[in-house]
Amino acid sequence: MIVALQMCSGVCADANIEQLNQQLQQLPTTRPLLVCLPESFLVFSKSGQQTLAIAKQSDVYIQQIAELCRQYDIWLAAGTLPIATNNKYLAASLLFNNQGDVVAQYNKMHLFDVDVADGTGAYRESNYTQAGNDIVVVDSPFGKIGLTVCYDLRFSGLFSALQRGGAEIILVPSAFTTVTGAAHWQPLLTARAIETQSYVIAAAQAGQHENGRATYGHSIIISPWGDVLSELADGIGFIGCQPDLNRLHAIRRDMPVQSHQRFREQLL
Ligand SMILES: O=C(O)CNC(=O)[C@H](CS)NC(=O)CCC(=O)C(=O)O
Repeated sequence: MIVALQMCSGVCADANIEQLNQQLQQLPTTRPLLVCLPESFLVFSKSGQQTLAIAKQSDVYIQQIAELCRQYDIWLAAGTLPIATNNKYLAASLLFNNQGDVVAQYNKMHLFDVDVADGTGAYRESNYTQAGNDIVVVDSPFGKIGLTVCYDLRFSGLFSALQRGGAEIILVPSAFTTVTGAAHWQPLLTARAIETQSYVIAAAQAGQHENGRATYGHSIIISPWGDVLSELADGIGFIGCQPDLNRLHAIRRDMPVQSHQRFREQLL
């Protein structure tokens, strides 16, 4: 089973870990279980400087998260947490197994340097975040998992590359703005699921945060046919699904869009 947690992370990493611990206690006892967390679940801070301070201690938090994986016997897609690199940080999505080992790391490739009329002003993620360069697909007991983060959702070439790389389940941990979320979130996620004929699991930040931002929520799980399997509009909580990979491969067999593809994006 796969679940996505909807969170409302604050500025304090220790408090966010405690919120995570509380939420894990509410989950089904089904195993194996993959728990997907939103972008910036560890720290959703007021400034790049605050996030950088946490990024410099990321090892400490990674150990705590690994311990939660062992304690609850879960795999965990740790949305993003910041990992220091020179004087910036990577927005890293780490996949932990139920032994607490990090089995994959994807670093957010597309950075949100965008003006949004949401009262927050201009977003300039690249001022403090170092963009990643590598796509990541990793095998797991749940299927082959492709990793993306939030604004990556707008770049179909990445999703197409993940699908060609074997992905069956694509994760989109997010902290969408309320304005862009209302306009674009569900249509883009649905399109990516249909185009790649993959499960799309999007765990989201939701609500009014300590850092002054508001996020869209609406965590959602979409099937390779484009059906919404589960959704949570507001508040803290979780959604879940039991992926049916036989159905996924039947969809790909009956409508072989990948082998019909004539335009192949070149990444980089
Ligand atoms: O900065 C942090 O602490 C957490 N990171 C975020 O909130 C990121 C970068 S500012 N947000 C997005 O990518 C929103 C994308 C979006 O809303 C869209 O594509 O419309």
